Amino acid sequence: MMTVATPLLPPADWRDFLALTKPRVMTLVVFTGLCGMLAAPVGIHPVLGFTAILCIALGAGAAGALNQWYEADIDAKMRRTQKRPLPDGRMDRESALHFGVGLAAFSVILMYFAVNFAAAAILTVSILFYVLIYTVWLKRRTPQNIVIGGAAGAFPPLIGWAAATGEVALLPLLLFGLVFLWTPPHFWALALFVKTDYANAGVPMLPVVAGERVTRRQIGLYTIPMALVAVLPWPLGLTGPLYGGVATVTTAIFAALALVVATRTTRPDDMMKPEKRLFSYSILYLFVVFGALVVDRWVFA
Ligand code: HEM
Ligand SMILES: CC(C)=CCC/C(C)=C/CC/C(C)=C/COP(=O)(O)OP(=O)(O)O
Repeated sequence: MMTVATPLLPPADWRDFLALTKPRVMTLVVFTGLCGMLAAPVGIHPVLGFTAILCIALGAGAAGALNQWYEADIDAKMRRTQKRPLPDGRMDRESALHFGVGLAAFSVILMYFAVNFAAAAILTVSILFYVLIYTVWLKRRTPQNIVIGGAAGAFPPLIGWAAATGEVALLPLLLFGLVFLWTPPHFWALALFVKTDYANAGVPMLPVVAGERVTRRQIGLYTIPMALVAVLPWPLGLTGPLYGGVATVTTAIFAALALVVATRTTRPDDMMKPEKRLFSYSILYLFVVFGALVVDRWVFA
């Protein structure tokens, strides 16, 4: 953790506080939460539904802020993150800490009083998981950091479902499993092409510690259970054929891209590095699969 002297910084702009919440990454987190809510068998009042999604967004943003508060030293050493408000000197660490803690508390309390206990409890677990288990405990210690810590990002579909029903069930647990198993291929694909950044910052990400070959193989290995979990809701009768069809096709494309990453490095005729293609596709994939789940539920309900 960094202890930086911050002499007379100008007051941070609202854009700096927004940047602390990692808004681009959180769009997908919020989307999976929304889809978990809309896939539930019971409806939720639109105002309560909106409040629940707002709480997921605020909680995830708070976790992002606390992550940046804790790892300003790492962010300062990586090209990709150097321009964030703390390493760039646009904000002092205390403001980031107060903002993160305040927003986290607000999101959980609002979820509890406006929505229900189950959603508030899972939101609390996911914030603590991202900040304490991933950021503070695992990220600097083990290349398995994102496998275990990545579970934090898999909770939102469960939160959304719990907001509507007050409980958890098999379908949202499978959605949790899907995002959990999706995270290693998603992140390690990126880590393959920003490897030097992590090496410079001393973060033990898999390509840095175990090398490219192992990372490529691990991406392939995690894709197998991910693919099974992605399609499983259909044969189990938890979704209709629309989800089944979309999940099968988009997962097959994911598996094909992962297989290329697992088996070879860039060729001169590649338009894009295979790992870059897999990383970009991984994001589109989750949007499409979760979107299909909701359309399926509303078409076949
Ligand atoms: C521990 C697990 C994860 C790690 C370490 C990770 C890491 C990253 C990193 C380093 C980026 C690069 C771009 C940036 O800095 O904004 C990124 C992009 C992204 N991640 Fe992840 N990610 C993880 C899990 C997730 C999860 C669970 C989701 C959502 C369900 C997600 C959604 C996204 C999205 C949407 C982007 C693209 C952002 C953009 O367009 O700039 N990630 N991820
Ligand atoms: C509801 C709730 C609390 C959700 C949590 C959301 C969550 C855990 C998302 C994980 C995605 C994420 C921002 C990873 C960044 O890893 P990193 O911090 O190592 O990336 P960096 O190098 O860009 O800082």
